[in-house]
Amino acid sequence: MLRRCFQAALRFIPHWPALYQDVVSQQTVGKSLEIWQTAHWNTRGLSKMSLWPFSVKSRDFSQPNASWSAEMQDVYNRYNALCEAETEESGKTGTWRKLPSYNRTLKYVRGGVCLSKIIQSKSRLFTRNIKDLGAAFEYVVFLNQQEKRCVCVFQPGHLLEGPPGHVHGGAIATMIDTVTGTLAGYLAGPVMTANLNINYRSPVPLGSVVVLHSALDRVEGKKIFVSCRVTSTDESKLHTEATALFIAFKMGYLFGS
Ligand SMILES: CCCCCCCCCCCCCC(=O)SCCNC(=O)CCNC(=O)[C@H](O)C(C)(C)COP(=O)(O)OP(=O)(O)OC[C@H]1O[C@@H](n2cnc3c(N)ncnc32)[C@H](O)[C@@H]1OP(=O)(O)O
Repeated sequence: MLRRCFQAALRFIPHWPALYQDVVSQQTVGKSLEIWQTAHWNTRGLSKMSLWPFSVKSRDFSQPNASWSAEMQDVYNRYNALCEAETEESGKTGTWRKLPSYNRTLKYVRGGVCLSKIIQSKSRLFTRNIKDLGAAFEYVVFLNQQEKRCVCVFQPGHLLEGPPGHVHGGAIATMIDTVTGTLAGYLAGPVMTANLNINYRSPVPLGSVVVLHSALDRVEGKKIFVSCRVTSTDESKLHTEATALFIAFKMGYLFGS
């Protein structure tokens, strides 16, 4: 009886996003911290908290959806084909990888300095917390770990308006932070943005598709320097240029241990 209960409980243990598998394996996580990745989404993409404390279903937000324009789908297909071609040829994961993207990050269920239950249950990753498909940050990131770079295909939706008909500079900065931070995170484990310098060269039309090209510049101890260019999909137009500094940290830094 006890064994059956235990086996049933095991089935509910959540799978962690690949990033956090990487991160957790690289970090010494304090004994007092238990980390659960919990993404409580039903199949229609509506947020729905479960009473069960473990994860039920994780929705990968970087899958194509009905809001994607033909251009978004085309660029996605181009990079996705790189991942698949390499996987097929070598029979193992290639240099290009499509990164999954969930709407929650970490949940500390006990020990250390706990977030309040309300914050724990309601917190969502900024770029993935708008329910309407295509309304805001529609994006997918591809990583080339060998070349230490990644690209992000981004289709900004109507909620991101700044100047009439164009994307808000803060929304562009958010995406640059996300993409450069993701690259730094995959290369170095948990990181915080210490500095972000942005030059806006030409406005990004709402609903268009742009590509963020991010590359590692250098690493100096805990400091990870990354640059980023935002261009049109054919790279003929430069919209934005940025450099970012990330500092690697241990998880305890955020939770007081
Ligand atoms: C984890 C991956 C997440 C992925 C999730 C899914 C995707 C989402 C991705 C989203 C990603 C979004 C991510 C976000 O949004 S992160 C949220 C926004 N960022 C913050 O809130 C960070 C707030 N700041 C801090 O917490 C600290 O200041 C940090 C941790 C950054 C540094 O700590 P600390 O201040 O104690 O530093 P240190 O003493 O260890 O110094 C170390 C070295 O660094 C140099 N230095 C420090 N600051 C600066 C500076 N401003 N310019 C130039 N240099 C600087 C310093 O001189 C020293 O150099 P050296 O003397 O060794 O040469």
